[in-house]
Amino acid sequence: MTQTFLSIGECMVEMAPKGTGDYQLGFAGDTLNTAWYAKHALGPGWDVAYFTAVGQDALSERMCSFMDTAGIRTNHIRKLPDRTVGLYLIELSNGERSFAYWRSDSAARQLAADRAALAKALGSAQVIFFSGITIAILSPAHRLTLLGSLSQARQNGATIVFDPNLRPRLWNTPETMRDAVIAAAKVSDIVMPSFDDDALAFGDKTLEATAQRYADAGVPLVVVKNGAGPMIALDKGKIEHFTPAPVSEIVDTTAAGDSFNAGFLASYLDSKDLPRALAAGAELAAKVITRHGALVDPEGLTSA
Ligand SMILES: Nc1ncnc2c1ncn2[C@@H]1O[C@H](COP(=O)(O)OP(=O)(O)O)[C@@H](O)[C@H]1O
Ligand SMILES: O=C(O)C(=O)C[C@H](O)[C@H](O)COP(=O)(O)O
Repeated sequence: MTQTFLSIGECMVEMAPKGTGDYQLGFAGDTLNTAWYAKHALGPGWDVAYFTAVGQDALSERMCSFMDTAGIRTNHIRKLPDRTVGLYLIELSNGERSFAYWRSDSAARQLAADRAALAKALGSAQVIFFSGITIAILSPAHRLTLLGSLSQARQNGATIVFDPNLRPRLWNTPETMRDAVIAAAKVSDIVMPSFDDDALAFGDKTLEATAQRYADAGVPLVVVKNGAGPMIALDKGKIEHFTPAPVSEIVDTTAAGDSFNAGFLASYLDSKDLPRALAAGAELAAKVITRHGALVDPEGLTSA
């Protein structure tokens, strides 16, 4: 039977520097990036779907067509008459990325406004992926709706995966961000933080401290990403260490974490072999950071 990997969040218009002074228009967003790479990495027994809200304008249609062409299912996506999609621009300094956003009134902020549509989308999936950005863009009431629906889906047997992907700028206060991230971890089976973000937000001194904080919230498997450095996974009390192979000629680290998530999950969901899955995540991320923009074709290694 075909299984479904559903990713939930915001896809934006992306302006990615090409290295020539020009920008390439694309579509991206952390959860869409993970869906894109999951589509490449998961085996034929899997469908990949995306859940968000978009507008009914030409740009929103183009975004959905982009996903359709990539083989990502769009049938649950909400289409709102009075909104459009957000936009972000990548700024690069020695290959390390930062972002400028125009997304404060984007359609995706309404993704949890229709409880029935949300429940229908979640009910169609065996694995559900969401991030700290997914919850950051929602009103407090809609955030509760989403977490409640995820909890229900989990009780019905779905595996829930959460990447905290901390973006302090999207939150009113650091405390609200921290509380929401822990609440999201509590409904999750796998949490995949990035150490530099979590250390800054929570004051963690070590990767072990980051992993333990989520384990204390009840998360069975925590995978702590750490850029080029040694990383760890904490699997029901047991620590696994892994060091990614060095990557030369890093061009743009956008979506390193998102592609790592996809490579890791595709391998782990299939094999439950943690060392193998960590290596698969790092191998995919290593390819992605040698190209511009969030989405590259991992086969041909061209920007999408
Ligand atoms: N400079 C790098 N060299 C080698 N691998 C890297 C590098 N940067 C990122 N990666 C790979 O990408 C993964 C995620 O990177 P990280 O920077 O921790 O995530 P994020 O992009 O979410 O901040 C790492 O675990 C590693 O496998
Ligand atoms: O910030 C957002 O809202 C985005 O979604 C923009 C980016 O595409 C991802 O955030 C990249 O994520 P990293 O894997 O951490 O590089």
